[in-house]
Amino acid sequence: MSFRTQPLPPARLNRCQLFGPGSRESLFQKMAKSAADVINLDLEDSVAPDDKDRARKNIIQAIGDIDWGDKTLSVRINGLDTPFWYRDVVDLLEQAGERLDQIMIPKAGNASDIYAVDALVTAVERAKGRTKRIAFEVIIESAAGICHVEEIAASSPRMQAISLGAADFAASMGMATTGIGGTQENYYMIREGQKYWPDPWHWAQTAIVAACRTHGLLPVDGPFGDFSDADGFVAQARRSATLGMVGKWAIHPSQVALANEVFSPSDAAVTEAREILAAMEKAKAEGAGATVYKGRLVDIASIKQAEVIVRQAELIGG
Ligand SMILES: C[C@@H](C(=O)SCCNC(=O)CCNC(=O)[C@H](O)C(C)(C)COP(=O)(O)OP(=O)(O)OC[C@H]1O[C@@H](n2cnc3c(N)ncnc32)[C@H](O)[C@@H]1OP(=O)(O)O)[C@H](O)C(=O)O
Ligand SMILES: [Mg+2]
Repeated sequence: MSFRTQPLPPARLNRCQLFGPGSRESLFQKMAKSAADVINLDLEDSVAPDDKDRARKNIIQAIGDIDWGDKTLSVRINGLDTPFWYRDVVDLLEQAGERLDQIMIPKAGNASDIYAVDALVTAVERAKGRTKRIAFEVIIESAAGICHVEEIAASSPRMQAISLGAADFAASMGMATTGIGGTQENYYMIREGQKYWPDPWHWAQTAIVAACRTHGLLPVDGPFGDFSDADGFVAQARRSATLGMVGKWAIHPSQVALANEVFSPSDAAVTEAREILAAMEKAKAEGAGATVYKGRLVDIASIKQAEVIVRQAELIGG
């Protein structure tokens, strides 16, 4: 038990992050009108190398021209192992308007990667007199990234969120799959002739959740590639939510409502959380630290669990 209080994550919704390639500007307006809480305009892997300059220009233009409402507006820059990333940062910070909220840094391997981007962002912000501090979201999608996830979470006051990028993560780990997230056919256990499929992403997700919770960041589940498999998406998202993640990427508009549904507490859950808080208030007034709610123990830890649900409902406006 530490004497330090666990910091709260940023008080904003992050149930769904909708991605779109910066080279497909026809999608931008549709993304802005979607029900996603976060928009990720992409300069990285969904944009071909020959299209990087054009995509950058499209995004800079769209940041100013489109009404993004109250969404968190984020741009995924290219990785630090490419010749593109510094130009992404410089052009975005020099030319895009103040509406830009966040830069997403892919394939981070350690805290020094974030330090490098922070140094460049800080210099351009100062040079241009930008008044809004750009936030960072980092993608953990390599063996090095997961080994150093805690130092990455602590790397900069700009840090707000960390996502798991299942496809690059699988490649970096040498995993025998070409799937992007979800159940993996050959990752099974067998008992009495019956197969069971455990979750190969579980340990990486919990490592990300622990690092994020320690440092007051939002832990986010990344892409689910098979966008025609709604049941698979929902199952993956429910597992992530159960582990403490606050949201999930959508790589197709059909996934937005699914993510919003899973990562919004149900009316029944909110009612129950409020009832637990009320039961504990009554117990406290009677000098007790624990009580019985619907036949089960609730105590001071239950207050914190219930508060997670009530805080989320209040953010949504419930
Ligand atoms: C895996 C790693 C990653 O990097 S994931 C993140 C990067 N990937 C992307 O950004 C891809 C985003 N998605 C798309 O580009 C497209 O959705 C698509 C290529 C997957 C499919 O596009 P398509 O046009 O064929 O889809 P349709 O079903 O025909 O579209 C129906 C309708 O919706 C509109 N649409 C499509 N995509 C989007 C979108 N992203 N946002 C908003 N609207 C969209 C489309 O225009 C159609 O509109 P309509 O014609 O009906 O008006 C990761 O890093 C890792 O390592 O894991
Ligand atoms: Mg990736």
